[in-house]
Amino acid sequence: MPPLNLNSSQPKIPLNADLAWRTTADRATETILFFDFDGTLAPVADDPTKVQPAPKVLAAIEALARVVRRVAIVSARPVEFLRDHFDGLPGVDLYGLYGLEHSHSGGPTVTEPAALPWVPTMAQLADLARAELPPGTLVEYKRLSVALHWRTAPHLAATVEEWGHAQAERLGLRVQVGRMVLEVKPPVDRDKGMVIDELVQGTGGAWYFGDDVSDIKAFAALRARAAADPDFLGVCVAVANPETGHEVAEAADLTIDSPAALGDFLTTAVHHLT
Ligand SMILES: O=P(O)(O)OC[C@H]1O[C@H](O[C@H]2O[C@H](CO)[C@@H](O)[C@H](O)[C@H]2O)[C@H](O)[C@@H](O)[C@@H]1O
Repeated sequence: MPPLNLNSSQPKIPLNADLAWRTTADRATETILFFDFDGTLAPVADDPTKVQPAPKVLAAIEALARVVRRVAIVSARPVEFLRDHFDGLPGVDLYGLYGLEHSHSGGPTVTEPAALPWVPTMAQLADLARAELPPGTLVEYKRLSVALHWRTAPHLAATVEEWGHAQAERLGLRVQVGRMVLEVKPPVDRDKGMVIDELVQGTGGAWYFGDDVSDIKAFAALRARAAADPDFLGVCVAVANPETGHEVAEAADLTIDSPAALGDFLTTAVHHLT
């Protein structure tokens, strides 16, 4: 089991992941487990429509959801995409599009009302991106966001980023950088940190697993909760990757090598908690 640094700013105090799971076991019904999706639960692929959770991940999440207070997937993907993988798993809530959408326990998708007027703008932006950006750019339309990918054409990074920033400025939208992607989204105050901040109120602990820069805000929300309540156990776990891995690991207590290794890590957690 790798060493773990809990609830500490730099320099970190090395603790142990086994100890953190044992502590979690004592307060399992007060604990929420949060997971980012791409690059965390699912290995990265060139085609965003072709990704699948890593082996062991779904079985472990299903088992963990039976013993903890909640499991929540907190992703930049739409809820409808997440349903394809997590529907039917009781006790799993889905937060999509950085929290602009959510669904509790398989219930209907609820969209942040302030974002809805931006649907036509985002659809037009996706059409424009397909027309204007060079071949090799992958345009992913997500109803309330447009992701502009260059994973299969890395030489286009600067062109795509410049175009995305210019369109965001022209239309009064916001941008979110990610792993070989620039996302353009509505000017609505909602991010992963805000989702976590709301959900951890009144809980005894939470773990957050993430790989991308947007997940650092979620880590910060756990740190803030822990700072406000010394009894709260907050554990921030990074999943390594060549693009954002260093920055995310710097903000985390513990780094896991890959989504596949996370499957093993969570399987071990099941043994601690059941
Ligand atoms: O919040 P997340 O669940 O981590 O979503 C972040 C982005 O994930 C997807 O893009 C990333 O994964 C793709 C599939 O492996 C990969 O091709 C791409 O390079 C990555 O950036 C998703 O397609 C995006 O919409 C999300 O913003």
